[in-house]
Amino acid sequence: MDQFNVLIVDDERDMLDGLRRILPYELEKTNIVVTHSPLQALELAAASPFDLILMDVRMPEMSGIELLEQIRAMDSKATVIMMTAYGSIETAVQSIKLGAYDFITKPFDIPDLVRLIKKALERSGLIRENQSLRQRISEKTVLEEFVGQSPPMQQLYATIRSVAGTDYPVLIRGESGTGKELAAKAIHTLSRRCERGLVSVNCPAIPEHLLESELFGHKKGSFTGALKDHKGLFAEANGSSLHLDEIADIPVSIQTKLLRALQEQEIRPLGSSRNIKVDVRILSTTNQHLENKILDKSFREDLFYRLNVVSVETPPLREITEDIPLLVHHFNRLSALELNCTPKVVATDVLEVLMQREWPGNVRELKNFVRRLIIFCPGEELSLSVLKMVDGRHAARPVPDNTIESEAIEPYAEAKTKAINAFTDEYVRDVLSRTGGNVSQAAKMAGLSRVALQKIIRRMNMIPGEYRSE
Ligand SMILES: Nc1ncnc2c1ncn2[C@@H]1O[C@H](COP(=O)(O)OP(=O)(O)OP(=O)(O)O)[C@@H](O)[C@H]1O
Repeated sequence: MDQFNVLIVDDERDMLDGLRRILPYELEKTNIVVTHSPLQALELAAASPFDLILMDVRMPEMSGIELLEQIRAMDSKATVIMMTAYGSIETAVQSIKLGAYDFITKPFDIPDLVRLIKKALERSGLIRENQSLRQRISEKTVLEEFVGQSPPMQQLYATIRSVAGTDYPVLIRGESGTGKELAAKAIHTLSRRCERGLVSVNCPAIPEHLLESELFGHKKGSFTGALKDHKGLFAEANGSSLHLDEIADIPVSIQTKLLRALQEQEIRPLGSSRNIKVDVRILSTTNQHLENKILDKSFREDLFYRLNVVSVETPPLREITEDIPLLVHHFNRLSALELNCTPKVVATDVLEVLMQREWPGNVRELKNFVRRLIIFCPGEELSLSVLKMVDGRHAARPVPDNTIESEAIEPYAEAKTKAINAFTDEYVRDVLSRTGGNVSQAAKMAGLSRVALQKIIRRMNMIPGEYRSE
C-alpha cells in the first residue's frame, strides 16, 4: 500500500502545529497536510482526494458541518473525523448523520486520536483496495465490448487505458462505424467519473436554434416555447463526462459558446444572468477531417486545440482485416441471440471472402452484413452459397457456381417468408437508425401506427434503445 494522505483543518494554529509535528512519529507511511482555512481545504480536496480528513467543528470561515457536507458532496466515500468541543454531543450526532466516520472530543489525548486515525485509515485502505479491484474488473468487461487482437486494436486499448485515468478532453477520430462511440464509453467507464453516467449528444441531430439551450440549459420564458427551466446537458454531466458526437457539425456560433464553457469551466443558461460552475470532461468524436474544416473556417482552431488535448484513433476495418474472423464469430453469436436461433458454423471460405471485401462502413457494415447472413442461412452452416444469395455482387472473388448447384433449393413458401423477414428486419432497422431508436417518429416515417410498429419490433426481437447512435 502506498502512502496515506491525511488533511487536518482547524483554525487553532497551535493545535495544527502540534499535530503536524507529533503525528508523523505515530503513524507510518502517512503524509500530513494541515490548513487553518476550510476554503483552502475544499480546494485541496478537489485537487486530489485525501484518505482521511480531520476537521474542527467550530471555525469562523465556515462551520465544520458545512465543510463536511461539501466534502461529502464532492466525494461520497471520503472518511472524515470531526473534532468537537466538549459537551457538543448534538453536533457530533449531526455530523455522523451527515456521513462523518467518527468524532473525537476536544481536548483529546494523542494516543486516543492515533487509535482513531488508524481505524479510519484501515477503512480508507479497504475502500481504496475495493476501488482498484472494481477498476480492474470493469477494465476487463469494458474492453471486452471491443473485439480484435490485431496490433492497431492493441494500440487502441492501450491508449484508452492510459487516457481514461486523466481528466483531459479527448478527441476520438476515425471513419464511420469504427467504434468511436464504443471508445468514448470505454474511456468514461474506466475513468474516475464512472459512477455518474456518461451524457451523450449527437450534435447534428439537434437543430441549431435548440442546440444552445440543449447544451447549456435555459430559463423559463427565455424564448417562445421555453415553458419551464431546462437544466441542459452540461449541468446534467456535472461531475461526469459529456460525449459530443459528430462535433465537426456544430455551427460556429455554438462553437464559440462551447469554447467559453471549456475555458471558464462555467456555463450561462439562456435567459439567465448568472454563470454556473461545472466540472465536465469532454469526449468528442468525429469522422471528419477537422484540419480541413479549420482551413475553410467552418471549425474554430482554438476550439480544436481545446478538444484535442489527447487524441484517440479508431482504425478502419481495412487495417485490421486479420480481426475479421473474430468479429464475424462475435456478430454471429450476437445475431443468433437477437434472432433466437443457434449460432451458425461459418465456412472458412466465407471468412476468406469477407476478409477480402471492401467495407466502407467498417465494423458496423460487417455487423449488419453478418446479421443478414444469419437471417438468410437456411441450415446450420453459413456457406458460400448463402453469401452469394445475400450479396454475391460485392464479393471480392467470384463464387464458383457449382457451390450453388450442389445445395438443395429451399421450398418457395419458406424462402418467401425468409425474404419478407429479411426485408422487414432491414427496413425497421433502417427506420429506427434514422430516428435514433425513437419508435413514435419511426412509425410516422414508416406510415404505420406506433402499436403496429411496436408489434413488428417485438416479433423481430429488436431493441429500439440500441439504435440511439447507429
Ligand atoms: N472493434 C469492435 N468490436 C466489436 N464491435 C464493434 C467494434 N467496432 C465497432 N463495433 C460495433 O459497430 C457498431 C458501430 O460502432 P460505433 O457506433 O462505436 O462507431 P462510430 O465510429 O461511432 O460510428 P459513427 O461515426 O458512424 O457514429 C456498434 O454496434 C459497435 O458496437
